[in-house]
Amino acid sequence: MTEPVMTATALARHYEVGGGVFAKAQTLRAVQKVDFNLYPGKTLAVVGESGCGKSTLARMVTMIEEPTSGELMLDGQPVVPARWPDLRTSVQIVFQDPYGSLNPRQRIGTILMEPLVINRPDLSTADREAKARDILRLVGLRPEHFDRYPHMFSGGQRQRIAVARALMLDPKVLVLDEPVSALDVSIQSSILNLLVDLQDRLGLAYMFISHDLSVVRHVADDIIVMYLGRAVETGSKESVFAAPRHPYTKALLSATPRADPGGNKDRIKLTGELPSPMANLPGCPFAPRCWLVQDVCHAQQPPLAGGAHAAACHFPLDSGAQDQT
Ligand SMILES: Nc1ncnc2c1ncn2[C@@H]1O[C@H](COP(=O)(O)OP(=O)(O)OP(=O)(O)O)[C@@H](O)[C@H]1O
Repeated sequence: MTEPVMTATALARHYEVGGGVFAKAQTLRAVQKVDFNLYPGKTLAVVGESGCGKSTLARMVTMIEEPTSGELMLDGQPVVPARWPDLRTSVQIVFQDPYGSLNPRQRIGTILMEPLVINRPDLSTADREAKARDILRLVGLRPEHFDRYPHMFSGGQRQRIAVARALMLDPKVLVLDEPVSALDVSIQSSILNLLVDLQDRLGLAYMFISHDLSVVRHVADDIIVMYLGRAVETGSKESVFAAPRHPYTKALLSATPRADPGGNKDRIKLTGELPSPMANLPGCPFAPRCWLVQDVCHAQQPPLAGGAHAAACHFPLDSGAQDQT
């Protein structure tokens, strides 16, 4: 079995919010004790609604923010702030918005060579330029694009440029934060295909962050479903899509557009309030919206349990609980 390139154990990030002269600060638990492994050549998808903690997780993985607790290891080395300068080049990120992430005043060649200027002063200008041109080709752009400006490209091409920039330092891990959400549906699949192709060629480990399960279906090997900062279901893409164990995952899947006749007739509409991330309820955070809720769900938080396909639920869907959908 291949060793993971990155491992997270009980990773957590809390924020103190709202403190002042008259009010006590409250703790917002943005990410709570999340475990995962990233493997070379494999994609871990992190899915969930807005506010579930996906971007906070990405900021810890890319060494922008320090975890409040827990452990992150990269290639067997602890990812601690003192080591960030050495380790950062191995983990790169591609953001959702290819318009906002490229400097409009810089030519593409300059944008691509910038990470090398900062991190590889040993390389000559000619070497940097050669590398940038190679990577341009690798992401499906042409050599003449080197001298153009970002506004001269389509959204899909700009995202290719953002991917190219992320590859300049030969990373091992790419965090893809909603990489196709801002693109036309017609272009999304070409970028997804590019990412799959690059992964095959370069053996990259991907953390693919998305709220969109139809996109995740194309790219994921494994999935973490997050809800209010917690991992509520983890497993292989096949097992999670075929038989979701957490009611929240089932509801998310039921809302995913499907091409088959009959479409989404079984769609589960979630009712009830999303609890405040500061509420720190004693029970399951999904209990207020769950159609299978029982007394224990309000009283005790269920642990993530079940091995390779785990769910944080007192009555996971395949355990004989009455599923009324
Ligand atoms: N710097 C911060 N200070 C205080 N609270 C924060 C901070 N960053 C994030 N949060 C809170 O942490 C929770 C998780 O936020 P996060 O941005 O990680 O979620 P997300 O799933 O990425 O959502 P989105 O898709 O909308 O970005 C939210 O309740 C958010 O308001």
